[in-house]
Order: sequence, then C-alpha cells, then structure tokens
Amino acid sequence: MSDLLDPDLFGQASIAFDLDGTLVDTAPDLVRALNATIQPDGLTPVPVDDLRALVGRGAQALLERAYAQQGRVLSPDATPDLVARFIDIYQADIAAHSRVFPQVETTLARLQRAGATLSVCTNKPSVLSDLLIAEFKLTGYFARIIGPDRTTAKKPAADHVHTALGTGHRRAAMVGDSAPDVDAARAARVPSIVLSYGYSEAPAGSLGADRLLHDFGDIPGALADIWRA
Ligand SMILES: O=C(O)COP(=O)(O)O
Ligand SMILES: [Mg+2]
Repeated sequence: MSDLLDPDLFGQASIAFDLDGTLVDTAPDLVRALNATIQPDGLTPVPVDDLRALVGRGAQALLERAYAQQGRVLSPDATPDLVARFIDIYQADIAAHSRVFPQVETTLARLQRAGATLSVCTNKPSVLSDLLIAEFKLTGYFARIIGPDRTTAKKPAADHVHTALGTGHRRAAMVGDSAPDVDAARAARVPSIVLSYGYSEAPAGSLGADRLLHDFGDIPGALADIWRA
C-alpha cells in the first residue's frame, strides 16, 4: 500500500471522527468511573461488556441508562450532582487503561499529510475529550475538537457534524461506531463509515453506514471509493 494519498482527493476534504469506540478504546476507564459513581447509590457494578449499550449519547445518558438497566430511575434533581461526580472521577485518571485503537495514529498522519482537515465530533463533554486526546498526544492532528457543549445540537443532530467539519471543503465524511454517528451524518448529508470494533448497541452492520470497516487503516481506501463513486 502506497503511503501517499491523492492530494487532489484528500487535500480538499474534511473528515470528522467520533472519539469513544472509534479513535480510543475508553471502555475500561469509563466503566471504572461509572461504577465508582453509582455504587455508593446502591447499584451493582456494570460489567465492561455491558458498556457498549450505554455509551454514545453523552455522560448524562450513560448514567441514566445504567440506572435504567437496574430498574432504577435517576431523578432529575440528583442528575447534575451525579454527572459532576462521574466527570470528576473519570477526569482524575482518564487514560489509565484506555488505548488508542490500532492504526489510528498512522492513518491520521497519512490523511493529514495529504492535506485533509481532521476534526473530532463527540458526545463526550469537551473538557474530557480535550484531556483524553492530549493524553495520547493526538491533539495536533485535529483542527477542532467538538464536544456536545461546543455546538448547538449534539449527535444525532446535523449541526454537530457541520460544526466539526467547518466550511470550505469539497468532500466530507463522518467516521464513527454507533447510531448517533450514522444518523448525524445522514442528517448532515455526509457519507459515513462505521468501525465494527466500537460500542454500538445495535450490530454495526445494521446502522446503515456507507461502509463498515474492521480496521481503521482501511479508512483512506474506503473514502477514496466513496468520493470517486
Ligand atoms: O461519551 C459518550 O457517550 C459518547 O462519546 P462518542 O460520541 O465519542 O462515542
Ligand atoms: Mg462512539
């Protein structure tokens, strides 16, 4: 495989990436922080394998879903404190056991070298996203890191994808792992790629993305196919 991507194709492209389950395998630290947050409230620990059904719609949804899974209702009054507690615990050791997925860094570097604008479009709060990306020394790859608090409406809303992509590009794409990513891309009228290893509640192949990939390194080839079609 040639390392050089066609600058005519990629040089005018803007590509938005989801974070949890797409760029970084954050499940071990998310589940540790989640369990430390909910156990004092009498809930039983969530196994890491159950996390894929809970992640993808932000920190508050993560907690609400964990409560619902155990037949408990998270009262609106208690929610802000609980979200704050979760964020504190998670932030304190955000990258203890999380890992960047294989091929992410080399692929981002190839896309960047070809002139593509790269961004992050995540439902993870921006303060956590900035920190996590910095911990793994990936900040320099991204023109923008857009959490739900840096746009008018979060994924699956089109606005989130538009804010991440910016303006002035001729080609665009959204790369993610779950329904909010594909639905936001569709709403923004942008092609989507889904990585099968992520945290989708539904089977990744059923989400309706333009391409389903098993390896992050296959993204440039898939984008070239999509954009040349
Ligand atoms: O924090 C979440 O729930 C989801 O984050 P993501 O959008 O990067 O997958
Ligand atoms: Mg995700």
